[in-house]
Amino acid sequence: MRIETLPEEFVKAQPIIDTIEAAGYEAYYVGGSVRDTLLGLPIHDVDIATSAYPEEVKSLFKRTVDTGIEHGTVMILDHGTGYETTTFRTESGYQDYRRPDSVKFVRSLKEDLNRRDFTINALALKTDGSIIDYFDGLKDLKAHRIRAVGDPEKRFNEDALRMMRAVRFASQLNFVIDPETVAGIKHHGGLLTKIAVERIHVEFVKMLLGQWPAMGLDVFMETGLYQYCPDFKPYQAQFNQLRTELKSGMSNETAVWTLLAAAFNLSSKQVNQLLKDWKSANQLIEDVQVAVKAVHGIATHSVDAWLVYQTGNELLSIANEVAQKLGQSSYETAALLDQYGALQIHSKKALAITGQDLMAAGIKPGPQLGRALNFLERQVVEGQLDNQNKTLLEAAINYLNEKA
Ligand SMILES: Nc1ccn([C@@H]2O[C@H](COP(=O)(O)OP(=O)(O)OP(=O)(O)O)[C@@H](O)[C@H]2O)c(=O)n1
Ligand SMILES: [Mg+2]
Repeated sequence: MRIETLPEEFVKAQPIIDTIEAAGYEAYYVGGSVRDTLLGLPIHDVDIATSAYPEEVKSLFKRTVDTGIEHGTVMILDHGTGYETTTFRTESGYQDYRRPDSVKFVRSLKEDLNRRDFTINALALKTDGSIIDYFDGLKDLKAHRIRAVGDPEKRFNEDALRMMRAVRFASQLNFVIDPETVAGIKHHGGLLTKIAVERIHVEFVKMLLGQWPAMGLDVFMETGLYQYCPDFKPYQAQFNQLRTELKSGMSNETAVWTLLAAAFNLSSKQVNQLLKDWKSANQLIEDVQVAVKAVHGIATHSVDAWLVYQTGNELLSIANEVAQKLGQSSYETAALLDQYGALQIHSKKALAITGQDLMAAGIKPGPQLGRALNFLERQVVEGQLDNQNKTLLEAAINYLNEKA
């Protein structure tokens, strides 16, 4: 198997491989970029694997950074691009189900590919476009199948996060997970609790951003993996509903969590807790709290509506997207959001007129002054009056004359 024309990212990286080879070592492109190229997908980062030991790699290039030297990874800087170059290695230990206790550098590509998670991720590409495939990765790519390299039990024992990686690849690529690999996930699901939430978070979000979320959610639910994620256990029914309703992925991370918060029917406080437990950034927590209100159509109070409006159109469109995904046209979210667009203020403080202004115009202090200000606020929020000093003064005088 040979790729005729390599994407430019590989062509650009070729001098690096050439330099390593000229020094007598082997070097290949490996990992996601090889997989995605074979699938005709765009690639992000080019990873290189080499038989040269880290010190040997460093001696060959002017500018390198030790990004993960203990695992054999050195970043080579070349014309403003960084290339992660990792020495072939085997791994052993994995006492904590996360990271190998010890890595051993080896000179054999096959041994290196053998330690990797899935066969579709265990392919190597040479600069001439030829593919090295020791574990039937090409066959699995063709069959749209995610299959562990070797024994799935061993692979998930080594790094439990790989179970989440399997479901997110299913959802990104529209692939099925091989039955033996699914069985391995079923068996080892509980190990997910040993993994840092931040890492699970990344994979979980990637799953719902994938183009075929149902492909990942099916396995996520059927293997019981969801139970080992923070706070998800009570929401089996809601997840199952999403599984059947979600025909395409969400457009960004805020939309992902807004979808869940709305589907789980969470209060603002519960949203806060959920997202905190998932170690989310504060900005994300704030945005989701506001967007979910809009989805539920409860942001009718002017202050809530203002919050939504203030964030610009982004949260509005997220709320809209989520409402559509949940089939909530009955909430008339779109109409509601249109109304927000007409909002000019969110409180009396933002009125273009003050009590002082009204008194200066001869209105006496007291209950009627308060009533006039309330009237103006309501009219401006509802878009009946422009928020301009002169307009408001006239309206207040008319209002009080009518009342008198
Ligand atoms: N838990 C993991 C993580 C990574 N890998 C190996 O390291 C490669 C690169 O890892 P990473 O960049 O995390 O994933 P990609 O497969 O490249 O996917 P993406 O496109 O999302 O980067 C993977 O292809 C796989 O061979 C692995 O075996 N086990
Ligand atoms: Mg990658």
